[in-house]
Amino acid sequence: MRILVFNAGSSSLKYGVFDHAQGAARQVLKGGFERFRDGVCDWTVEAGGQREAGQAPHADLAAAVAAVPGVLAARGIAGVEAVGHRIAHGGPDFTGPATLDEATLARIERLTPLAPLHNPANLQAVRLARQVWPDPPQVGVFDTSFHLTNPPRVTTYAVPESWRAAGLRRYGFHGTSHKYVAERAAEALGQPVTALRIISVHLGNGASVCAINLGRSLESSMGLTPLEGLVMGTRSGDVDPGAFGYLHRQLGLTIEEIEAALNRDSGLKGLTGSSDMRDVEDRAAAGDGAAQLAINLYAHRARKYVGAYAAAMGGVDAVIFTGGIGENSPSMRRRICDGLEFMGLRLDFDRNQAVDLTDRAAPQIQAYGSRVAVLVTETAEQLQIAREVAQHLARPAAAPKPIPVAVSGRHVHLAADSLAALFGPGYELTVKKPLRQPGNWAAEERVTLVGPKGRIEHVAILGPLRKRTQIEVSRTDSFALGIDAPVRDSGQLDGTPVIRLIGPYGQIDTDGLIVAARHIHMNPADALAMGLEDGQIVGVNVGQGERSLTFGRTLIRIQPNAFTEMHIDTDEANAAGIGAGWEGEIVALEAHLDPGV
Ligand SMILES: Nc1ncnc2c1ncn2[C@@H]1O[C@H](COP(=O)(O)OP(=O)(O)O)[C@@H](O)[C@H]1O
Ligand SMILES: CC(=O)OP(=O)(O)O
Ligand SMILES: [Mg+2]
Repeated sequence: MRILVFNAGSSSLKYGVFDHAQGAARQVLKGGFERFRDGVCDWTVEAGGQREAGQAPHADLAAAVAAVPGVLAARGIAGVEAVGHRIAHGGPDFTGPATLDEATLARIERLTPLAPLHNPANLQAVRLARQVWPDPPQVGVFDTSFHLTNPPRVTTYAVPESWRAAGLRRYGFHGTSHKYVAERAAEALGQPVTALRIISVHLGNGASVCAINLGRSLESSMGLTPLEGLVMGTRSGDVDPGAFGYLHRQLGLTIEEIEAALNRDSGLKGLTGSSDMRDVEDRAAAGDGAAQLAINLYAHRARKYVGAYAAAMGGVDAVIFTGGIGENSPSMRRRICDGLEFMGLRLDFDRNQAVDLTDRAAPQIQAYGSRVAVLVTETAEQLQIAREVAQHLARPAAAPKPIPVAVSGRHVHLAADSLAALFGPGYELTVKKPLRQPGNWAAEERVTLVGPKGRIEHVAILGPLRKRTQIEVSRTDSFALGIDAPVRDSGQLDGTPVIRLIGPYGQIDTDGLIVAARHIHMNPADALAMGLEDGQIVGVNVGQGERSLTFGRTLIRIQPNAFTEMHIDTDEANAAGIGAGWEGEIVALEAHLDPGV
């Protein structure tokens, strides 16, 4: 399938043509327009092993978009079968790619005030593409989707309830880029992305840092709009919201004037007059004090976020630099990394200078012995969009089939050493009753959980024994205990908090306390019938009554003899008013994580 991809950023239009076959995308053409100034811009086109560049008389992004059909025609590129579009803001609903029909476009249009520099450009590209290529499907891929896994403590602003009810929350952007580079880095490190704590530093004209914890976005530095966080080309990033009142009263500025200035006249441009890091670096090298301050401030802000996200994840295995500045500026990478030795990150001088990104390389630039790997890789947003468009169009129409919902109460899986410590050496658990998952059973024995705030008695033990002790509680339980338990897939226990278990023989303090991520056990036959794969993420509607609810981010786990059923915990069941014998229905295919998550 031949896919044309538009990626309209805040300062550039990038586009690409990809031939997608058997799960792989090959780039046929790569083009871009950037540095719009005084009615001209720079352009590049790479196709058939040739790179051309020049200046074109396009004043803005809209004119550049309109020039793309001509570029393709001049190089004999025809037969576009699908068009993919980067859409910056997808709000809370677009959890994955979406076909752009009138209804979806109207929903995106309504989000425009939340991404004033981006969504209008994105929509312009969609409108033009629909005129030029009326037949092929147009598919949107959203910057925000990847971050919809962020937990409430990340997405919530501490503001009045009526504001939150009106939709004030954090989203995060550059999701396509953060997701792509995290997967690319994991591949280069030879480890599954689900085993790594990654900090992705995307420094383009827009810039954001993202904490990717075991394959999922935990937090990123952009918020409700792409204005929060780092210093950017024309955007301020973090400022005290108290500035609004001050500027209004002292300078008589209106809300619109303040917003426009924070979005378009701040950042590098506000500090130096130029939004382009190449200019700023050149001026700083020539002794310009304003440019030197801008570079220091830019690096300081980015370094602070790297430190913050290492703390948020309880450590970091890899830092990735990407985006125009992250890919091309060794001195900015150096400034950001200098001073991070305390957390085990040391850069290698020569490797950092010699970065070469040809052929999708993801070179490592940390010093020998650095605990944290540092990588540089091209963001390839267009490639990732092409892949997601192909996946979206190829998705099987899932034949919906009711899925039994099982509510898991709090319980413990014990490892042999924990069993011996709690119940005495050589003790064996007594099977009380088998569970529906073959080979699993509930034991007669019980244990007590103890945390700094309280204790929970008579907690069930499930057999058979496991390699590591795992304690699964609900969010409510975690407050009763007074320990912040992370939401994790079963078995993903590294870095989980420690809790005290008390048995009749003795007590232990062990890590492994989690709130289990909801999931669906499924056997291969049911998976085939429903067109689902291991590791896929789906949305499931449960309940028929007034508390009927759709659970997003539900992981499909395919095992040979599994009894197909969805597992949720007691909080989730209460939220949906679920009773015994209820069933759910898969209503959305969201994304795909690596199998075995
Ligand atoms: N060699 C370089 N050295 C420093 N900065 C660079 C270099 N090449 C590109 N940049 C910077 O990258 C930024 C643009 O990043 P890019 O990711 O292309 O933008 P966008 O966010 O619009 O997609 C600009 O600030 C530009 O100056
Ligand atoms: C969301 C955002 O800031 O995008 P860009 O980097 O393309 O401006
Ligand atoms: Mg960008």
